Amino acid sequence: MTEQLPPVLWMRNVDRWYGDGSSAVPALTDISLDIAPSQFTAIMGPSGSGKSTLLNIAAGLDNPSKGQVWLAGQPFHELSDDRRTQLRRDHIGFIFQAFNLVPTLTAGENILLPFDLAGRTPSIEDRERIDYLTQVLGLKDRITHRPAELSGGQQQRVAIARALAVRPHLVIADEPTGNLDTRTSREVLALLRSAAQEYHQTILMVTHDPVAASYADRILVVADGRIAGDYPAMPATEIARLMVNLEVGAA
Ligand SMILES: Nc1ncnc2c1ncn2[C@@H]1O[C@H](COP(=O)(O)OP(=O)(O)OP(=O)(O)O)[C@@H](O)[C@H]1O
Repeated sequence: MTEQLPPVLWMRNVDRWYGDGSSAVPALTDISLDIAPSQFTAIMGPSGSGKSTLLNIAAGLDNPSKGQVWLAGQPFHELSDDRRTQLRRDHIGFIFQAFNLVPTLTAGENILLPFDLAGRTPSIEDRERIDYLTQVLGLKDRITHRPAELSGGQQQRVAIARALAVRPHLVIADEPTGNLDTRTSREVLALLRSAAQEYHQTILMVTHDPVAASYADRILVVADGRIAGDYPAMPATEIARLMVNLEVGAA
C-alpha cells in the first residue's frame, strides 16, 4: 500500500470577491483543492479566470473572502501577518513576474538571500546546488551583476535560482518562462520537474503555454473563478486542444 502523505496545500470552499454588495466582483468561487507533496501542478485558464488570485491566496499573499487555506498543516487564513510571513519564508519559494529581486544586491547575493533570511549558512550540498543552478541557468558570468545590469530574462533566471536554491517545500511560479527564449524555457521547466521528482518539492505553476504545462503531472483548468477541469499529465497538443475548446465554449 502506498503511504498517503498529507497535502502541502489544502483549500476548502474558498471564495474571493472584490468590492461589496451589488457591485461585488467574484474572482474565485467555491475552490476546494488538495496539492500533494512532490506534485508538479500547472494552472491554466483564460485571461481573467482567477489564476493569479488563486496563486496569491495559496501563497498567503491575499486573504479568501470565505473558506479555508492550510499550508503545511497551518491555517493560513487564521494567522497574524507576522506568522504568515514566517510560514511563507519557511515553506515557499516564489517565481513571480515582478521578480522581486533586491536592486542593491548582486545576482549571487540575491540567490543567497533566502539563506540569510532563514539565518542559515549554506551547507556544502547547498553550495553545490547553487553552482549547478547558476550553471544550468547560464548565470555564471553574471553573478556579480546587480539586477539593473541584467536583461529581463536574466533577472527571471536569478529569481528561479533563488527560489530553487533553498529547496522550499512549495514553489509558486507565475508564468516562470514568460521572458525566456525557447531553449532556456525548456531548461527551466526540466529544472522544475527535477525539483519535484528528485528533491520532492511541490510546484504550483500558472502558465498560458501548453508546452510548459506538459511538463506538469497535474493540470488544473480555471474558468470563471471555478475549477473547470483536473487532469493528469498530457502532451502539449492535447492541452492546446483542451484550452481552445474551453475558449470556444465560453465565447
Ligand atoms: N484588485 C482587484 N479589484 C477588482 N477586481 C479584481 C482585482 N484583481 C483581480 N480582479 C478581477 O478578478 C478576476 C480574476 O483576476 P485574475 O488576475 O486572478 O485572473 P487571471 O486568470 O490571473 O488573468 P490573466 O491570465 O489575465 O493574468 C478578474 O475578473 C479581475 O478583473
